[in-house]
Amino acid sequence: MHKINMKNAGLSEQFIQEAALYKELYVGRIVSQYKNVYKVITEYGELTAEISGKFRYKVKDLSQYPAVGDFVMLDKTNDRSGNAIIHAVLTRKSIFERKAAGTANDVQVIAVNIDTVFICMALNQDFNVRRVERYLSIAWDSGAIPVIVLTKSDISKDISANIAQLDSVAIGVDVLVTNSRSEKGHQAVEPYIDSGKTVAFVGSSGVGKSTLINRILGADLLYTKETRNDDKGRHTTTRRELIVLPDRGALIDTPGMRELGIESASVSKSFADIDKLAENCRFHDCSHEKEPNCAVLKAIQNGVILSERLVSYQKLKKEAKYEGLNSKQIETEKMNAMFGKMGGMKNVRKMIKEKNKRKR
Ligand SMILES: Nc1nc2c(ncn2[C@@H]2O[C@H](COP(=O)(O)OP(=O)(O)OP(=O)(O)O)[C@@H](O)[C@H]2O)c(=O)[nH]1
Ligand SMILES: [Zn+2]
Repeated sequence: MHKINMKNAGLSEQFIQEAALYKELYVGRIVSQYKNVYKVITEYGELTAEISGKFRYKVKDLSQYPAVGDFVMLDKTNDRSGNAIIHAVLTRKSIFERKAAGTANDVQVIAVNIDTVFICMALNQDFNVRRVERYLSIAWDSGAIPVIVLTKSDISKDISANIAQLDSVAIGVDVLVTNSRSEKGHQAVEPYIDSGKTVAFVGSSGVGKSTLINRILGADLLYTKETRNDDKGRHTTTRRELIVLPDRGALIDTPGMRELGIESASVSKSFADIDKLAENCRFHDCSHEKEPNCAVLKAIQNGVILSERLVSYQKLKKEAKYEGLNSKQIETEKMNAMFGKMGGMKNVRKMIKEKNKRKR
Protein backbone atom coordinates (compact mmCIF):
# COMPACT_ATOMS: atom_id res chain seq x y z
CA MET A 1 0.00 0.00 0.00
CA HIS A 2 1.31 3.43 -0.80
CA LYS A 3 0.91 6.17 1.75
CA ILE A 4 -1.73 8.84 1.29
CA ASN A 5 -1.50 12.45 2.43
CA MET A 6 -4.79 12.69 4.30
CA LYS A 7 -4.58 16.45 4.77
CA ASN A 8 -4.43 16.85 1.02
CA ALA A 9 -7.39 14.47 0.86
CA GLY A 10 -9.52 16.81 2.98
CA LEU A 11 -8.63 15.88 6.56
CA SER A 12 -8.80 19.33 8.09
CA GLU A 13 -7.89 20.42 11.61
CA GLN A 14 -11.50 20.09 12.68
CA PHE A 15 -11.66 16.43 11.66
CA ILE A 16 -8.27 15.73 13.21
CA GLN A 17 -9.50 17.10 16.55
CA GLU A 18 -12.69 15.08 16.48
CA ALA A 19 -10.79 11.94 15.44
CA ALA A 20 -8.46 12.37 18.42
CA LEU A 21 -11.41 11.66 20.71
CA TYR A 22 -11.33 8.05 19.54
CA LYS A 23 -8.21 6.78 21.25
CA GLU A 24 -7.82 3.29 19.83
CA LEU A 25 -9.12 4.05 16.35
CA TYR A 26 -7.65 5.66 13.25
CA VAL A 27 -9.24 7.87 10.65
CA GLY A 28 -10.10 7.09 7.04
CA ARG A 29 -12.19 8.65 4.27
CA ILE A 30 -14.87 6.80 2.31
CA VAL A 31 -13.98 6.66 -1.37
CA SER A 32 -16.73 4.41 -2.69
CA GLN A 33 -19.29 1.90 -1.60
CA TYR A 34 -20.45 -1.37 -2.99
CA LYS A 35 -23.33 -2.87 -1.04
CA ASN A 36 -22.05 -3.28 2.54
CA VAL A 37 -18.40 -2.89 1.71
CA TYR A 38 -16.70 0.50 1.65
CA LYS A 39 -13.46 1.45 -0.02
CA VAL A 40 -11.59 3.68 2.42
CA ILE A 41 -8.35 5.65 2.18
CA THR A 42 -6.14 6.09 5.22
CA GLU A 43 -2.66 7.46 5.67
CA TYR A 44 -1.45 3.87 5.28
CA GLY A 45 -3.18 3.40 1.94
CA GLU A 46 -6.45 2.07 0.60
CA LEU A 47 -8.45 -0.69 2.29
CA THR A 48 -11.92 -2.17 2.45
CA ALA A 49 -14.15 -1.78 5.49
CA GLU A 50 -17.53 -2.67 6.92
CA ILE A 51 -19.57 -1.02 9.63
CA SER A 52 -19.58 -2.63 13.05
CA GLY A 53 -22.65 -4.47 14.31
CA LYS A 54 -22.94 -1.99 17.15
CA PHE A 55 -22.93 0.95 14.73
CA ARG A 56 -25.59 -0.71 12.59
CA TYR A 57 -27.70 -1.20 15.70
CA LYS A 58 -27.25 2.39 16.84
CA VAL A 59 -28.09 4.33 13.67
CA LYS A 60 -31.69 5.35 13.23
CA ASP A 61 -31.92 6.17 9.57
CA LEU A 62 -30.05 5.45 6.38
CA SER A 63 -28.64 8.94 6.06
CA GLN A 64 -26.43 8.23 9.08
CA TYR A 65 -24.63 5.39 7.35
CA PRO A 66 -21.22 6.23 5.95
CA ALA A 67 -21.41 7.97 2.56
CA VAL A 68 -18.81 8.88 -0.03
CA GLY A 69 -16.68 11.67 1.42
CA ASP A 70 -17.27 10.73 5.05
CA PHE A 71 -14.42 10.61 7.54
CA VAL A 72 -14.78 7.46 9.59
CA MET A 73 -13.07 5.88 12.59
CA LEU A 74 -11.60 2.46 11.94
CA ASP A 75 -10.39 -0.42 14.02
CA LYS A 76 -6.75 -1.34 13.70
CA THR A 77 -7.61 -5.00 13.58
CA ASN A 78 -9.30 -6.53 10.61
CA ASP A 79 -12.12 -9.00 11.09
CA ARG A 80 -12.17 -12.48 9.57
CA SER A 81 -13.32 -11.13 6.20
CA GLY A 82 -10.16 -9.07 5.98
CA ASN A 83 -12.12 -5.84 6.17
CA ALA A 84 -11.42 -3.06 8.63
CA ILE A 85 -14.32 -2.14 10.91
CA ILE A 86 -15.98 1.28 10.87
CA HIS A 87 -17.06 2.35 14.37
CA ALA A 88 -18.06 5.96 13.88
CA VAL A 89 -18.70 8.70 11.32
CA LEU A 90 -17.23 12.13 12.06
CA THR A 91 -19.50 15.20 12.03
CA ARG A 92 -20.22 16.18 8.43
CA LYS A 93 -19.46 19.72 7.32
CA SER A 94 -21.74 19.48 4.29
CA ILE A 95 -24.28 16.97 3.00
CA PHE A 96 -25.41 16.83 -0.61
CA GLU A 97 -28.61 14.83 -0.66
CA ARG A 98 -31.76 14.34 -2.65
CA LYS A 99 -35.09 12.70 -2.12
CA ALA A 100 -34.76 9.06 -3.14
CA ALA A 101 -36.38 8.29 -6.47
CA GLY A 102 -40.06 7.52 -6.17
CA THR A 103 -40.47 8.40 -2.53
CA ALA A 104 -41.31 11.63 -0.82
CA ASN A 105 -39.61 11.10 2.50
CA ASP A 106 -36.46 9.06 2.10
CA VAL A 107 -33.45 11.17 1.45
CA GLN A 108 -30.48 9.75 -0.34
CA VAL A 109 -27.09 11.06 0.62
CA ILE A 110 -25.08 11.59 -2.56
CA ALA A 111 -21.82 12.83 -1.07
CA VAL A 112 -20.62 14.62 2.05
CA ASN A 113 -17.88 16.96 3.26
CA ILE A 114 -17.78 18.81 -0.05
CA ASP A 115 -16.40 22.35 -0.33
CA THR A 116 -17.54 23.14 -3.85
CA VAL A 117 -20.36 21.62 -5.89
CA PHE A 118 -19.88 21.88 -9.63
CA ILE A 119 -23.34 21.97 -11.15
CA CYS A 120 -22.62 20.74 -14.66
CA MET A 121 -24.85 21.59 -17.60
CA ALA A 122 -24.17 21.14 -21.29
CA LEU A 123 -24.36 24.10 -23.68
CA ASN A 124 -26.57 22.21 -26.12
CA GLN A 125 -30.29 21.58 -26.48
CA ASP A 126 -30.28 20.14 -22.93
CA PHE A 127 -29.43 23.53 -21.49
CA ASN A 128 -32.20 24.28 -19.02
CA VAL A 129 -32.28 27.14 -16.58
CA ARG A 130 -34.99 25.52 -14.47
CA ARG A 131 -32.81 22.47 -13.92
CA VAL A 132 -29.93 24.69 -12.79
CA GLU A 133 -32.33 26.27 -10.34
CA ARG A 134 -33.21 22.89 -8.88
CA TYR A 135 -29.60 21.88 -8.50
CA LEU A 136 -28.81 25.26 -6.97
CA SER A 137 -31.44 24.95 -4.30
CA ILE A 138 -30.16 21.53 -3.30
CA ALA A 139 -26.58 22.76 -3.38
CA TRP A 140 -27.36 25.73 -1.10
CA ASP A 141 -29.00 23.30 1.29
CA SER A 142 -25.94 21.07 1.34
CA GLY A 143 -23.67 23.59 2.99
CA ALA A 144 -21.22 23.51 0.08
CA ILE A 145 -20.67 26.42 -2.33
CA PRO A 146 -22.25 25.91 -5.75
CA VAL A 147 -20.48 26.79 -8.98
CA ILE A 148 -22.17 26.43 -12.35
CA VAL A 149 -20.00 24.63 -14.87
CA LEU A 150 -21.20 24.88 -18.45
CA THR A 151 -19.80 22.08 -20.59
CA LYS A 152 -19.38 21.38 -24.31
CA SER A 153 -18.88 25.01 -25.31
CA ASP A 154 -17.58 23.68 -28.65
CA ILE A 155 -21.11 22.77 -29.72
CA SER A 156 -22.87 25.79 -28.27
CA LYS A 157 -24.82 28.03 -30.63
CA ASP A 158 -24.72 31.14 -28.46
CA ILE A 159 -22.79 30.97 -25.21
CA SER A 160 -23.40 34.54 -24.14
CA ALA A 161 -27.16 34.13 -24.59
CA ASN A 162 -27.09 31.02 -22.38
CA ILE A 163 -25.05 32.78 -19.74
CA ALA A 164 -27.41 35.75 -19.83
CA GLN A 165 -30.29 33.37 -19.12
CA LEU A 166 -28.48 32.27 -15.97
CA ASP A 167 -27.98 35.80 -14.71
CA SER A 168 -31.29 35.96 -12.94
CA VAL A 169 -31.13 32.53 -11.28
CA ALA A 170 -27.49 32.33 -10.35
CA ILE A 171 -27.15 35.38 -8.17
CA GLY A 172 -23.75 35.39 -6.54
CA VAL A 173 -22.78 32.10 -8.16
CA ASP A 174 -19.73 31.73 -10.39
CA VAL A 175 -20.49 30.54 -13.91
CA LEU A 176 -17.67 28.76 -15.73
CA VAL A 177 -17.45 27.68 -19.36
CA THR A 178 -15.61 24.50 -20.28
CA ASN A 179 -14.88 22.42 -23.35
CA SER A 180 -13.37 18.98 -23.01
CA ARG A 181 -12.67 18.82 -26.74
CA SER A 182 -9.92 21.38 -26.41
CA GLU A 183 -6.70 20.93 -24.53
CA LYS A 184 -7.10 23.92 -22.25
CA GLY A 185 -10.89 23.81 -22.14
CA HIS A 186 -10.99 22.81 -18.48
CA GLN A 187 -8.86 25.68 -17.18
CA ALA A 188 -11.73 27.64 -15.66
CA VAL A 189 -12.35 24.96 -13.03
CA GLU A 190 -8.72 24.64 -11.95
CA PRO A 191 -8.73 27.44 -9.34
CA TYR A 192 -11.40 25.59 -7.35
CA ILE A 193 -9.36 22.43 -7.14
CA ASP A 194 -6.82 22.67 -4.38
CA SER A 195 -5.06 20.68 -1.70
CA GLY A 196 -7.30 19.93 1.28
CA LYS A 197 -10.44 20.81 -0.69
CA THR A 198 -13.15 18.53 -2.01
CA VAL A 199 -15.17 19.29 -5.12
CA ALA A 200 -18.13 17.25 -6.35
CA PHE A 201 -19.49 17.07 -9.88
CA VAL A 202 -23.25 16.84 -10.22
CA GLY A 203 -25.54 17.15 -13.22
CA SER A 204 -27.61 15.15 -15.67
CA SER A 205 -26.28 12.05 -17.32
CA GLY A 206 -24.26 12.77 -20.44
CA VAL A 207 -23.33 16.38 -19.76
CA GLY A 208 -19.68 15.39 -19.73
CA LYS A 209 -18.78 15.15 -16.04
CA SER A 210 -16.46 12.17 -16.39
CA THR A 211 -14.83 13.56 -19.52
CA LEU A 212 -14.13 16.82 -17.72
CA ILE A 213 -12.72 14.97 -14.71
CA ASN A 214 -10.42 13.07 -17.02
CA ARG A 215 -9.21 16.36 -18.40
CA ILE A 216 -8.53 17.66 -14.91
CA LEU A 217 -6.71 14.50 -13.94
CA GLY A 218 -4.70 14.77 -17.13
CA ALA A 219 -1.40 13.07 -16.73
CA ASP A 220 -1.87 12.55 -12.99
CA LEU A 221 -4.11 9.61 -13.43
CA LEU A 222 -6.32 8.26 -16.13
CA TYR A 223 -9.74 7.81 -14.72
CA THR A 224 -12.12 5.54 -16.52
CA LYS A 225 -15.55 4.60 -15.37
CA GLU A 226 -15.87 1.26 -13.67
CA THR A 227 -16.82 -1.36 -16.19
CA ARG A 228 -18.27 -4.74 -15.44
CA ASN A 229 -17.50 -7.94 -17.19
CA ASP A 230 -20.89 -9.50 -16.60
CA ASP A 231 -24.00 -8.97 -18.71
CA LYS A 232 -25.13 -5.97 -16.70
CA GLY A 233 -22.81 -3.71 -18.67
CA ARG A 234 -21.45 -0.44 -17.36
CA HIS A 235 -22.96 0.59 -14.09
CA THR A 236 -22.51 4.29 -14.50
CA THR A 237 -25.78 4.93 -12.72
CA THR A 238 -24.47 3.78 -9.35
CA ARG A 239 -21.07 5.40 -9.75
CA ARG A 240 -20.08 7.64 -6.91
CA GLU A 241 -16.44 7.88 -6.25
CA LEU A 242 -13.91 10.08 -4.55
CA ILE A 243 -10.61 10.51 -6.34
CA VAL A 244 -7.56 12.00 -4.65
CA LEU A 245 -5.36 14.18 -6.82
CA PRO A 246 -1.71 14.41 -5.80
CA ASP A 247 -1.33 17.80 -4.04
CA ARG A 248 -4.66 19.03 -5.41
CA GLY A 249 -7.27 17.72 -3.01
CA ALA A 250 -10.14 15.40 -3.81
CA LEU A 251 -12.94 15.28 -6.31
CA ILE A 252 -16.13 13.28 -6.38
CA ASP A 253 -17.84 12.13 -9.53
CA THR A 254 -21.55 11.42 -9.17
CA PRO A 255 -24.00 9.70 -11.48
CA GLY A 256 -26.55 11.80 -13.34
CA MET A 257 -29.49 12.49 -11.08
CA ARG A 258 -32.72 12.15 -12.92
CA GLU A 259 -35.25 12.96 -10.26
CA LEU A 260 -34.31 15.71 -7.92
CA GLY A 261 -36.40 16.02 -4.83
CA ILE A 262 -37.02 19.51 -3.60
CA GLU A 263 -37.44 20.41 0.02
CA SER A 264 -39.36 23.47 1.03
CA ALA A 265 -36.57 24.93 3.12
CA SER A 266 -34.38 25.01 0.07
CA VAL A 267 -36.88 26.92 -2.03
CA SER A 268 -36.45 30.18 -0.22
CA LYS A 269 -32.67 30.08 -0.36
CA SER A 270 -32.26 30.16 -4.10
CA PHE A 271 -35.12 32.63 -4.41
CA ALA A 272 -33.90 34.90 -1.67
CA ASP A 273 -34.47 37.92 -3.93
CA ILE A 274 -38.17 37.11 -4.37
CA ASP A 275 -38.66 36.45 -0.67
CA LYS A 276 -37.00 39.73 0.12
CA LEU A 277 -39.33 41.57 -2.27
CA ALA A 278 -42.33 39.72 -0.88
CA GLU A 279 -41.74 41.30 2.51
CA ASN A 280 -43.02 44.51 0.95
CA CYS A 281 -46.21 43.04 -0.45
CA ARG A 282 -49.34 44.43 1.14
CA PHE A 283 -50.61 40.97 2.13
CA HIS A 284 -48.29 38.74 4.09
CA ASP A 285 -49.70 35.66 2.33
CA CYS A 286 -49.55 37.31 -1.08
CA SER A 287 -49.46 34.77 -3.91
CA HIS A 288 -47.90 37.36 -6.25
CA GLU A 289 -50.50 36.60 -8.86
CA LYS A 290 -52.98 39.46 -8.92
CA GLU A 291 -52.99 41.03 -5.46
CA PRO A 292 -52.92 44.83 -5.21
CA ASN A 293 -49.65 46.38 -4.04
CA CYS A 294 -47.67 43.22 -4.77
CA ALA A 295 -44.00 44.09 -4.58
CA VAL A 296 -43.00 41.06 -6.62
CA LEU A 297 -45.28 41.88 -9.53
CA LYS A 298 -44.08 45.45 -9.38
CA ALA A 299 -40.47 44.28 -9.59
CA ILE A 300 -41.36 42.30 -12.70
CA GLN A 301 -43.03 45.34 -14.25
CA ASN A 302 -39.93 47.38 -13.53
CA GLY A 303 -37.71 44.71 -15.03
CA VAL A 304 -35.96 43.97 -11.74
CA ILE A 305 -36.74 40.26 -12.01
CA LEU A 306 -37.93 38.13 -14.90
CA SER A 307 -41.50 36.88 -14.93
CA GLU A 308 -40.27 33.34 -15.73
CA ARG A 309 -38.39 33.44 -12.50
CA LEU A 310 -41.58 34.01 -10.55
CA VAL A 311 -43.22 31.17 -12.45
CA SER A 312 -40.48 28.72 -11.50
CA TYR A 313 -40.51 30.02 -7.94
CA GLN A 314 -44.19 29.23 -7.70
CA LYS A 315 -43.66 25.86 -9.35
CA LEU A 316 -40.99 24.94 -6.84
CA LYS A 317 -43.14 26.07 -3.94
CA LYS A 318 -45.95 23.90 -5.19
CA GLU A 319 -43.70 20.88 -5.43
CA ALA A 320 -42.32 21.51 -1.97
CA LYS A 321 -45.89 21.50 -0.72
CA TYR A 322 -46.06 17.77 -1.43
CA GLU A 323 -43.39 17.10 1.14
CA GLY A 324 -44.50 14.35 3.47
CA LEU A 325 -46.79 12.67 0.97
CA ASN A 326 -45.86 9.45 -0.74
CA SER A 327 -45.44 9.38 -4.48
CA LYS A 328 -48.89 7.98 -5.07
CA GLN A 329 -50.49 10.70 -2.98
CA ILE A 330 -48.48 13.33 -4.84
CA GLU A 331 -49.69 11.91 -8.14
CA THR A 332 -53.28 12.09 -6.91
CA GLU A 333 -52.78 15.62 -5.64
CA LYS A 334 -51.28 16.68 -8.94
CA MET A 335 -54.05 15.05 -10.92
CA ASN A 336 -56.66 16.68 -8.71
CA ALA A 337 -55.05 20.05 -9.15
CA MET A 338 -54.75 19.54 -12.89
CA PHE A 339 -58.25 18.25 -13.37
CA GLY A 340 -59.90 20.24 -10.63
CA LYS A 341 -61.53 22.46 -13.22
CA MET A 342 -63.11 19.45 -14.86
CA GLY A 343 -64.75 18.37 -11.64
CA GLY A 344 -62.03 16.25 -10.04
CA MET A 345 -60.44 12.89 -10.72
CA LYS A 346 -63.66 10.92 -10.53
CA ASN A 347 -65.06 12.82 -13.47
CA VAL A 348 -61.85 12.49 -15.39
CA ARG A 349 -61.84 8.72 -14.92
CA LYS A 350 -65.45 8.64 -16.11
CA MET A 351 -64.56 10.71 -19.13
CA ILE A 352 -61.67 8.41 -20.01
CA LYS A 353 -63.87 5.36 -19.60
CA GLU A 354 -66.49 6.81 -21.87
CA LYS A 355 -63.95 7.81 -24.44
CA ASN A 356 -62.56 4.26 -24.45
CA LYS A 357 -66.05 2.86 -24.82
CA ARG A 358 -66.63 4.98 -27.87
CA LYS A 359 -63.40 3.70 -29.40
CA ARG A 360 -64.51 0.10 -29.18
N1 LIG B 1 -18.67 18.01 -28.11
C1 LIG B 1 -18.33 17.69 -26.85
N2 LIG B 1 -18.65 16.46 -26.36
C2 LIG B 1 -18.29 16.16 -25.09
C3 LIG B 1 -17.61 17.10 -24.27
N3 LIG B 1 -17.42 16.52 -23.06
C4 LIG B 1 -17.97 15.28 -23.12
N4 LIG B 1 -18.49 15.04 -24.34
C5 LIG B 1 -19.16 13.81 -24.78
O1 LIG B 1 -20.40 13.68 -24.10
C6 LIG B 1 -20.69 12.31 -23.82
C7 LIG B 1 -20.99 12.10 -22.35
O2 LIG B 1 -19.83 12.37 -21.60
P1 LIG B 1 -19.58 11.77 -20.14
O3 LIG B 1 -18.33 12.40 -19.63
O4 LIG B 1 -19.65 10.31 -20.13
O5 LIG B 1 -20.86 12.35 -19.38
P2 LIG B 1 -21.27 12.19 -17.83
O6 LIG B 1 -21.84 13.49 -17.42
O7 LIG B 1 -20.12 11.67 -17.04
O8 LIG B 1 -22.43 11.12 -17.92
P3 LIG B 1 -22.89 10.02 -16.79
O9 LIG B 1 -21.69 9.18 -16.54
O10 LIG B 1 -24.00 9.28 -17.45
O11 LIG B 1 -23.33 10.80 -15.60
C8 LIG B 1 -19.48 11.53 -24.32
O12 LIG B 1 -19.76 11.00 -25.60
C9 LIG B 1 -18.39 12.58 -24.41
O13 LIG B 1 -17.43 12.28 -25.37
C10 LIG B 1 -17.28 18.39 -24.83
O14 LIG B 1 -16.69 19.28 -24.21
N5 LIG B 1 -17.67 18.62 -26.12
ZN1 LIG C 1 -46.88 39.76 -3.76
